[in-house]
Amino acid sequence: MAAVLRRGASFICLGSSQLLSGGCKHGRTCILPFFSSNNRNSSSSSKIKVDLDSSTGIAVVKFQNPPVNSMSLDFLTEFVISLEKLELDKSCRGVILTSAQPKIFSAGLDILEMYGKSPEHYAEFWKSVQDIWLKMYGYRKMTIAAINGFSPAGGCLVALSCDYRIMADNPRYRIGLNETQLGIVAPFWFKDTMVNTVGHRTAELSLQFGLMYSPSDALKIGLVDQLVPEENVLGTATETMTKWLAIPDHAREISKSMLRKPTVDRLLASRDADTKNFVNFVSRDSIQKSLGLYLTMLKERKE
Ligand SMILES: CC/C=C\C/C=C\C/C=C\CCC/C=C/C(=O)SCCNC(=O)CCNC(=O)[C@H](O)C(C)(C)COP(=O)(O)OP(=O)(O)OC[C@H]1O[C@@H](n2cnc3c(N)ncnc32)[C@H](O)[C@@H]1OP(=O)(O)O
Repeated sequence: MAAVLRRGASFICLGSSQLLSGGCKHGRTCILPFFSSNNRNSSSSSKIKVDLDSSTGIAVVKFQNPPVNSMSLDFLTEFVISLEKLELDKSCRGVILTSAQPKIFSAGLDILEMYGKSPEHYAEFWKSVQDIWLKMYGYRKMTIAAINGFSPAGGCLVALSCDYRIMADNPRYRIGLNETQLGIVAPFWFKDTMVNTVGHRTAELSLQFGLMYSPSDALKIGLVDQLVPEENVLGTATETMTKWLAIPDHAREISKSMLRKPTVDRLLASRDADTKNFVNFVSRDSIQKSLGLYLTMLKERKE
């Protein structure tokens, strides 16, 4: 059962088995202080900052997990809770995802969660990865990724799960599903999300090579929808959201659901098998070795 302690305008929730408005359905501790002024509601857990303007219906969700917004178990838990709360909030109609870190949208899944841990830990972590994708890909409200930096693997998946992608036109940035470069494999639902966005042939090349695209190449293959100067990413996302919100919510929502539900249902039908598959795969000595080498490579690059 959730213990929800209210203190003035803030609350602390300590685990729950059921989602209640403003509560946590995950058996994990979360602390989400709330304060509001005029039409703005802001909340900030340690890794996710939410700013909802109820006069426009637009929420900005910022990743703030330095140095690279890697998606750890804690990050994913806070992220899914924030999205659930916004989904239940009638004053929110659209969500913009962006990063509070300079130059990096997200470095993807936290590799340390997949390295040197127990099978039970891998299973818990993987379920939280499934949770965030299921939440995002089937999200009832309009979502825009304001991609203001590098976005490999899990970072790219989060962007792909939005309804629209705007990327900073900085030729140094890269986006793509690079899993094979780490010696690991994007699971079928990452692949489905990519295929649904860029088409089968491009996904074949992209996933097998683990290609990371420059913004202009990402635009060419339809991996992102629009490039803008870096300083305009969030402003353009807000303007774009306003245009989308001119469409009646129920009509847009039903259209989205028609297109995405079959893909969501595929994972829902095989979640446990997918988790087992992940745990077996990532527990292999050869995969652990690849991940260890990749982590060493990341560290040595800096020296
Ligand atoms: C039969 C099988 C069938 C099916 C398969 C079954 C199951 C599926 C199996 C597996 C699926 C897994 C899916 C995985 C998805 C992922 O997302 S994996 C993560 C991929 N991410 C990356 O490759 C990004 C790596 N990082 C970078 O390239 C760079 O860090 C950056 C470009 C993002 C930023 O560069 P810099 O600003 O130069 O920062 P640093 O490189 O110095 O990094 C700072 C610090 O952060 C650490 N770090 C970076 N990325 C990660 C990460 N993803 N996880 C954890 N830690 C990360 C980096 O090591 C540095 O650490 P310190 O040296 O400071 O300690």
